[in-house]
Amino acid sequence: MDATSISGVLPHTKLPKFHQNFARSYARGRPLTFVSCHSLEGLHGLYTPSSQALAFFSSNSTSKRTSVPWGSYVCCPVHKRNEVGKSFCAVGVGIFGENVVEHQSDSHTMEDKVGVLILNLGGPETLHDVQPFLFNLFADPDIIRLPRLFQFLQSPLAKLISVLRAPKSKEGYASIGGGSPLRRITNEQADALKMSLKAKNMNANVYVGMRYWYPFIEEAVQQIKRDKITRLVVLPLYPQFSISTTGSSIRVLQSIFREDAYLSRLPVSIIQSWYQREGYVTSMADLIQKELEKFAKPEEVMIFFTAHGVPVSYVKDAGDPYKDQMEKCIYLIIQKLKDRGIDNDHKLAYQSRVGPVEWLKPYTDEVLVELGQKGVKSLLAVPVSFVSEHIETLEEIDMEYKQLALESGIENWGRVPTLNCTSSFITDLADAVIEALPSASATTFSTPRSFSEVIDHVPVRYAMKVFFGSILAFVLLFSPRMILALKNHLF
Ligand SMILES: C=CC1=C(C)c2cc3[nH]c(cc4nc(cc5[nH]c(cc1n2)c(C)c5CCC(=O)O)C(CCC(=O)O)=C4C)c(C)c3C=C
Ligand SMILES: [Fe+2]
Repeated sequence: MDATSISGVLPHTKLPKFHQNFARSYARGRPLTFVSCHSLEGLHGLYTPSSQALAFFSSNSTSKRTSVPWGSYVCCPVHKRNEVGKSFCAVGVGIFGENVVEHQSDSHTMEDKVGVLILNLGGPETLHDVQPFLFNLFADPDIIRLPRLFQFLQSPLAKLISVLRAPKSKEGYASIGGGSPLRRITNEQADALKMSLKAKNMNANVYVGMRYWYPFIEEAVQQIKRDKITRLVVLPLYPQFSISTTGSSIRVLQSIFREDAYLSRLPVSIIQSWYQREGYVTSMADLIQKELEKFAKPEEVMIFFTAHGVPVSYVKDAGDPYKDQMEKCIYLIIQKLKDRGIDNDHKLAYQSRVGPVEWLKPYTDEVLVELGQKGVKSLLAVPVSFVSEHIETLEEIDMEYKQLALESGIENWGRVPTLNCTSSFITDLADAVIEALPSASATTFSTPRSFSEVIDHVPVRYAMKVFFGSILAFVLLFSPRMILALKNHLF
């Protein structure tokens, strides 16, 4: 790695809020070292990292000879490298030299087996699966964030909401053939990635781990153990990072790794987000260009990016970088199109909101109505937070939003397909994996708490959460009228 491309160790206080929270969760009572991955944001003009990855250096290594500080957390940019297998984080290795050298000697005695763990959300495969799938989703403290005092309500609340929402969700899944195609498509992407890595001279086992349905992350990790993988790259299939998606899956992964002697010594790197990668941006621009050409007057088409939303509190209170990354992502795609002389109007909106809280705005449905009223006649919808077809593209966009747009005066509707197994995209993911491959010498693991716990450090905010959490719990659990209202209006 080019040493000059690293800007040095930044003081903790200069990290963006999200990384401060993240770091704080690791740092409790332990020395913490941060290497400048966060400086990526500020360094965009100087160098463009191809993706962002985290490497976790172990505190509970079983090696008696280890002398690294406990709980040290190294986060660094991943750089393009030609040589597979070299350290991707020179600064980290520099800091933890003694540890690295000792584990290097251990690992040289073992056969090098590379694993790639693809993370995705998962989806119900039959209508029967819908309610238990929804239960798993709402039982996630990174999806419904309750104050610590009220976490005992997580499970009953998840049960209640999943039962109330299931009928509406089932209708949606029924309309797309009775289940989510996410597992099939993610498996196809995994196979394609394996082939692409092989074409680049890297033999790797590729595993799929889903957060809320089969095959669960836990199952994938067990297989990784059985296969005796010696180096692991974790690749969430979300281009942009959100606490609710990549963050949640990483938390699960880390809690599994923390408890296991073998896994806690496994060198792991996590690709946090990859919306800024040249290959991804180009692939998206290609798909958009191709769909634009299907319109009678391509230059008059509004390019309408629609991303999955998150509650505003994730961004404002918890420092979720999702909105920021989404906006940067759109900017990069639009620049790429402009470079090709495609200068259409564009707009970003957020879809799929759930529940009574405020979500990121503008809302997709409201914008579609406004655009129709303003006289937009041709619109190309671009799903931008997903890389595989699923209920929110096939039902929400293709059915609900299309109908709304046509009713609002938009006459020509088009939709860009998701990337799925597009070869330029898969090749780029393979490059991202190769660039992120951890050194065999790095020992890795992590011990974060959930993001909801992390933000509870601010006493006033915590008190407010307890207060509002009490009201919410009271209303949800004891008010039949409110349950009826939720059922009718929100779910
Ligand atoms: C970037 C992608 C996603 C974000 C961010 C996200 C946040 C988020 N989602 C919910 C609630 C639901 N999500 C559901 C399904 C679902 N969501 C995503 C992606 C993101 N979610 C995917 C890929 C899927 C799977 C779709 C499939 O084909 O099965 C559902 C279930 C479907 C439904 O009933 O509408 C819910 C509910 C929240 C609350 C949230 C952020 C806090
Ligand atoms: Fe979702």
